Amino acid sequence: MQLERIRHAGLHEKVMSAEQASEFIKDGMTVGMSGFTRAGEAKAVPKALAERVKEHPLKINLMTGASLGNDLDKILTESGSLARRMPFQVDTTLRKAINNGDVMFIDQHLSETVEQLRNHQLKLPDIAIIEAIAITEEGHIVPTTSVGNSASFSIFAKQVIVEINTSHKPELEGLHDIYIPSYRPTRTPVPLVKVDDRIGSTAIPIPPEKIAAIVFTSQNDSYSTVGAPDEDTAAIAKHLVTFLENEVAEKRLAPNLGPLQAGIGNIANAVMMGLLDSDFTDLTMYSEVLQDSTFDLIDAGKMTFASGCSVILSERMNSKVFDNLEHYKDKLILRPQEISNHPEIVRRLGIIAINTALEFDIYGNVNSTHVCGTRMMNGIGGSGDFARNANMAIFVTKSIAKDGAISSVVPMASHVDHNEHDVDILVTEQGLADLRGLAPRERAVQIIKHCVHPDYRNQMLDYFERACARGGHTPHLLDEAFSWHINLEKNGTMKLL
Ligand SMILES: CC(=O)SCCNC(=O)CCNC(=O)[C@H](O)C(C)(C)COP(=O)(O)OP(=O)(O)OC[C@H]1O[C@@H](n2cnc3c(N)ncnc32)[C@H](O)[C@@H]1OP(=O)(O)O
Repeated sequence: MQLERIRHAGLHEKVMSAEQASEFIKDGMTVGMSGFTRAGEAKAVPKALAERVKEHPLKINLMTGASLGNDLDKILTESGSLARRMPFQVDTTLRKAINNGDVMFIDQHLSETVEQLRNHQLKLPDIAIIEAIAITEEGHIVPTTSVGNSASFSIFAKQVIVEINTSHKPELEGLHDIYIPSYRPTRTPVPLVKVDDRIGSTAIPIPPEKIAAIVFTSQNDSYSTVGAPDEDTAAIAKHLVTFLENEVAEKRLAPNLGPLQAGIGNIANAVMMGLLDSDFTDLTMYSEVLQDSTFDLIDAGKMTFASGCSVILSERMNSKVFDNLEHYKDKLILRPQEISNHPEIVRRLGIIAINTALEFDIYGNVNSTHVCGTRMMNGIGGSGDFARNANMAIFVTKSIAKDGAISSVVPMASHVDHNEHDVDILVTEQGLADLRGLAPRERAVQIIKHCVHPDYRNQMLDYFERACARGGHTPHLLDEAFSWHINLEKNGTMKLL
């Protein structure tokens, strides 16, 4: 029954246990593994590896698409086997190891990893471990709930371990669209002009002799942990929907807005949920992660098509979608992350990019990654791929965090992932600042008026007025610019007054 999933009969002899397959991984190797936002990661072999290193310590450099589910980053960190990790993670244990300097983390635009591999700016993976639904007659790999970097990892690696996961239904086959850009300097444009264009193959084309091992597993993807919208995230969504309605009324946006991208996490998901209460129809997504909100919008008849590179769902939505795949399959495509996040396509399609900030400053510089400028949260992910090239780059956040001890709007961002030149619109539950066409001093007025929490507004006005008196195109008090962060570290609050 299981062997039916390996349609290339010559590969049947490669079936082995996860423990045996893990023996292919040697000390110092670079491992390219499937998995993007806790979807479609290889599960059995990395767990077997973590067990093995208890007896036989080794270190690997681990590359994935993005974050891993099933606590794999935690398990691998605790086993001591991670020397380097890239390009994204969301795990508390790994985060601690990164911030202690125990694991070297390369926080990278998600579209760039395989481009750097292709140009040999990064060391090519020695081995790829890829979760699959099946192996085709030609020996090609059919991915599962994410494509991520799996295609290029398989192409670049010397050997490939395939984990066939029988918990994923065979009907998933056909959902994927694998397109690999050619080499420079003879590269041609990516031939994608509509969100639903299919430009590649449905499986990852590799020579079957590269497949060193095939392992069967039946472990599910982790469920998404996003919470339901709360009062603040609902307010953020409302401000944004009102703004977008006005953009349509002013004919700056088409009635269906154009393709949407939304980031990970509670806030981005809640904002997309807010579109359920709008009058928009025929919405489309050209995004990386497809969360519950995508399928709620499809079910409500508001969204006609969604292109992404992974699907991560709550328990409720997971069974609804995967038990009724025939209802969704013609409305979905999963692509490699360099195509879902490709700057050329983001610019061509005119994407509205909605991502979440940890903090932003009065001029619109956004910090998505570093708490107090030093401690890594998750990583920049794909937010920069989209923000820089989008038709409209929108960043959302709650105006305060940690019961008000932190203002998410600060005088000067303590780390900058998206600089003021890439940021068009900022939204908190307090309101929306439209920064387009404004000079820094004008931007600050809009941000202070519309985005800062009332508890911090006077403190911010005081800073801004004194900075303006000192002068400059982008006025600052350099001796005070990080005083809010310093006060937080010393006294547990950003409140100075
Ligand atoms: C794979 C991908 O790339 S998807 C594409 C986009 N990717 C990105 O944008 C990557 C960067 N973004 C992120 O990592 C997330 O969106 C975040 C961390 C910025 C926000 O995550 P969300 O889940 O939406 O927001 P939420 O309000 O729940 O905040 C998460 C945590 O950050 C904390 N936080 C928020 N603002 C701050 C701040 N200024 N300082 C310190 N902590 C903060 C919150 O209190 C919360 O902490 P908790 O987990 O202890 O409760």
